[in-house]
Amino acid sequence: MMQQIYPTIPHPYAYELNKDLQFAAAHYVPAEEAGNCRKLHGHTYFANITVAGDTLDSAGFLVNFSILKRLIHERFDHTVLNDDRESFDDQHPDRFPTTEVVARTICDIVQRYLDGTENKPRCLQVYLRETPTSYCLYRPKAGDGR
Ligand SMILES: Nc1nc2c(c(=O)[nH]1)N=C([C@H](O)[C@H](O)COP(=O)(O)OP(=O)(O)OP(=O)(O)O)CN2
Ligand SMILES: [Zn+2]
Repeated sequence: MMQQIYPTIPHPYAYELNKDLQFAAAHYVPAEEAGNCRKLHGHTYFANITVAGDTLDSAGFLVNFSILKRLIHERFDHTVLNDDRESFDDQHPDRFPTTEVVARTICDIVQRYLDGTENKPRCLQVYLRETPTSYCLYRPKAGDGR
């Protein structure tokens, strides 16, 4: 849901920003337990990405909002998630494109970008809504260098 209030995470940083974005994508979950979700179907995913840090960059940004959108929307919008072999596969449950794994993947993509910036903020949380009734929160553990 765009413009909703998301669960907050306590942290010691001076700045925190949040970016909402959405993308349309198809997926299937290749597990017996997934029932109907084993069949290819689509969602409009809503994501909220939380980034925090103590230092701003030369533009006065923690990170440019538009870059966060570009990193995720251009990568996943109008794709079949299962076809993205860099992030997902059909062999390892930790790489099936479930809400949990997609949320973690978004966090990893954002953090890889942030690691290359001058001020190096942290991605603290990804909220990912898959359906009107289902969402996941992913928060990397401190020191998790995925
Ligand atoms: N822990 C998880 N459980 C399920 C996932 C998932 O990613 N993580 N995914 C699915 C399906 O892919 C499906 O897209 C979502 O399932 P669900 O919330 O059950 O969708 P419904 O619209 O059928 O739910 P209602 O309760 O009828 O609104 C399944 N489980
Ligand atoms: Zn699904």
